[in-house]
Amino acid sequence: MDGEVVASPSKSPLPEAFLDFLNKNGLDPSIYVSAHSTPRYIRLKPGCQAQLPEIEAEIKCKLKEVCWLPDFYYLPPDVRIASTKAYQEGKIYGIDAASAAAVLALGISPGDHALDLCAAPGAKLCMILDLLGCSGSVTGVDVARHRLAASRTMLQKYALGDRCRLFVADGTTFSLIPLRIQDPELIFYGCHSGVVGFTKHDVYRNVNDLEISQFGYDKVLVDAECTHDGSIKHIQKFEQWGWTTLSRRVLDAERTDDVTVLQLKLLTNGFRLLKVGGCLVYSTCSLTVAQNEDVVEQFLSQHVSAELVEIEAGKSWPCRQARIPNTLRFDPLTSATSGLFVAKFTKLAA
Ligand SMILES: C[S@@+](CC[C@H](N)C(=O)[O-])C[C@H]1O[C@@H](n2cnc3c(N)ncnc32)[C@H](O)[C@@H]1O
Repeated sequence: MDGEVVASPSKSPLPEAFLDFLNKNGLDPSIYVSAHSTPRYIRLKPGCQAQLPEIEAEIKCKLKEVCWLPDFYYLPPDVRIASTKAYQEGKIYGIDAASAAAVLALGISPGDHALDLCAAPGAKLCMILDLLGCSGSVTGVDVARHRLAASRTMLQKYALGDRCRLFVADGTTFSLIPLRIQDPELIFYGCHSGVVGFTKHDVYRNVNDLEISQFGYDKVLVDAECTHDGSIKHIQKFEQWGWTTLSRRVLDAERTDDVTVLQLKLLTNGFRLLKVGGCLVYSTCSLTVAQNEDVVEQFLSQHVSAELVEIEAGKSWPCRQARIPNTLRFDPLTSATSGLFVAKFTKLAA
């Protein structure tokens, strides 16, 4: 199915297999029309505003503020930041505006203890830490060691590691207790992460549901593994790799079925680790109903203590409501961002 390419309004035609995938999932290919002109975004580290003129001089363009996202600026698609002093010194980082919205939906407050269950490579993890400032803690978990190692590098570069610990572990079973098969591997901790001075036994101590309801995480982000079909960056990679790998990596039906099972498990375990009254955000960069609304509905049917809540800040975001009230969808056409689904839950007392 890879061979035949059908003309589409985007700069590079989408292959028939991808159009088929969109069609089967009820997705309109026109949302990708503006993919090539979708701006990139950068976030300026808090306290670095004074450096803005210097950054603009270096990249030779004026940065326009994103009115709905504090500290964010549009970056024209052809501007490269990797060689700038500000980037190398960790004063700016690239993160899509929709990803930032998923982090803002968490409503991070000073002192929060946050869990990022699919943390790597770590753009959202960095933003959570930036918002948290000098209180609380963040625990980042990812099953892919090499990807989590990249997160560690980012934390060090942006000087955000003090309140963070990173575990290579399966997010569907992670619970800060020794796993039966394999311990989660702690690969990084900052000096205020809550780990210094503790023994391994303390760090991996078993916790029961009653304890979790009181002392579990205040905020949990489950930015789940998905087919990435909404991610402009990901889809554009196939233009270089060749569309032939797309079927295997994105469109394979068996893989999609497995991924929805994984997503439900990640959401379920993330929610288990949330304290009563805490908030969990579930997001994916897929736009299929199967990986979003269906997962949310299945999860809600199994958890009476889970309530889907409105994302207050979302009222001013350029996105649209998804099929379920209170859930949001970003896409290139509507939002001038990459594609993202976002749902927010709270945990009610049992
Ligand atoms: C969409 S990416 C996360 C992106 C990340 N939140 C960010 O902002 O950079 C999904 C991640 O889930 C991880 N993953 C897949 N299966 C997992 C599992 N069972 N437990 C934990 N992480 C998993 C992948 O390795 C991948 O890094």
